[in-house]
Amino acid sequence: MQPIVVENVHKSFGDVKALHNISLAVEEGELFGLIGPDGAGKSTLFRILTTLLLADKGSATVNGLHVVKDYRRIRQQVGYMPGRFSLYQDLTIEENLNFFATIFKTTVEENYDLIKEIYEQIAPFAKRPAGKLSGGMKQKLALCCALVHKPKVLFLDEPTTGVDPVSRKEFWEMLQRLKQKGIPIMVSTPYMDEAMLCDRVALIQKGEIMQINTPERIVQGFGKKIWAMRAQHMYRLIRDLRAFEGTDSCFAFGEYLHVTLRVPLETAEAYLAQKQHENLVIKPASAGIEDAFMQLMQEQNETL
Ligand SMILES: Nc1ncnc2c1ncn2[C@@H]1O[C@H](COP(=O)(O)OP(=O)(O)OP(=O)(O)O)[C@@H](O)[C@H]1O
Repeated sequence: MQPIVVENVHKSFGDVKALHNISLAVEEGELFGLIGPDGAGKSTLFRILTTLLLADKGSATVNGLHVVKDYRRIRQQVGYMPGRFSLYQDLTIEENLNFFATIFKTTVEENYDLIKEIYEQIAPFAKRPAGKLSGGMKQKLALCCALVHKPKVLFLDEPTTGVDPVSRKEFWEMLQRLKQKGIPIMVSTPYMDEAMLCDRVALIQKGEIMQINTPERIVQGFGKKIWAMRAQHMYRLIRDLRAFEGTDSCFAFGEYLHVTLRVPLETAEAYLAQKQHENLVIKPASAGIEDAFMQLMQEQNETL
């Protein structure tokens, strides 16, 4: 059985189409990523799947249960870590965890095996109120709270947003270990590097899925030659390249621009020479998932 199935789901808020004809299926034991910028519709989909919001059209099942008819059973069976922290700021680590266990009519001891590894990292601060924890510690506690009743499916909405790079890395290592325990996980993130850590991802923008595939296949599907370019004045370089009719796409990428061209490189070089850019560096670059995402976003914007 596929633990999450979404079929032709639509959801609007007034004039805003938050989700438009979304269909996807998550496989057993899969770590599935929803990748997209702010406002793409990720949280709306999580809220529908965790039965907190009704879709306008379409249907969805979680662990074989229908999100509307079987909402009570779904609520007992899933773990959900919402984007904004779900913790009670005035309760300590210990109290938060006991509280979530009690809601699910279980005890921390009963399912301690599942959270042990994560909980041990925050246990020295067990008596500290959640409001006084660092971002990384809050995130670990929120994950423990989402796991304390041994859910059959785990939903994590932007769990690493605003968390430092070391904690982000640790968090993804924890997710890999949970996946090995057989728990299917749907996780959203705006960070492209995290997309590479998922088994499959759905790239989502403006409420529409642009592509679903393994991150590797998405990168392989990027067929164009990329040039990394930089110059003394980056803002002028990006402006000139975007004004150049031979430019297909041009995006900031770390300290370089990633540029694809409709014309031979020599033509672009001659154009940039005319513009007298200082310290111009141009070198070939290999595509990453971000390039594929940018290209898909550009194509989608052109057709809207
Ligand atoms: N309750 C609501 N009322 C009105 N508009 C909403 C509501 N919830 C979401 N939206 C709008 O729907 C769109 C999708 O929002 P959603 O929160 O699902 O996106 P997201 O990808 O999770 O991004 P973010 O990280 O910013 O939450 C946005 O334009 C948002 O403003």
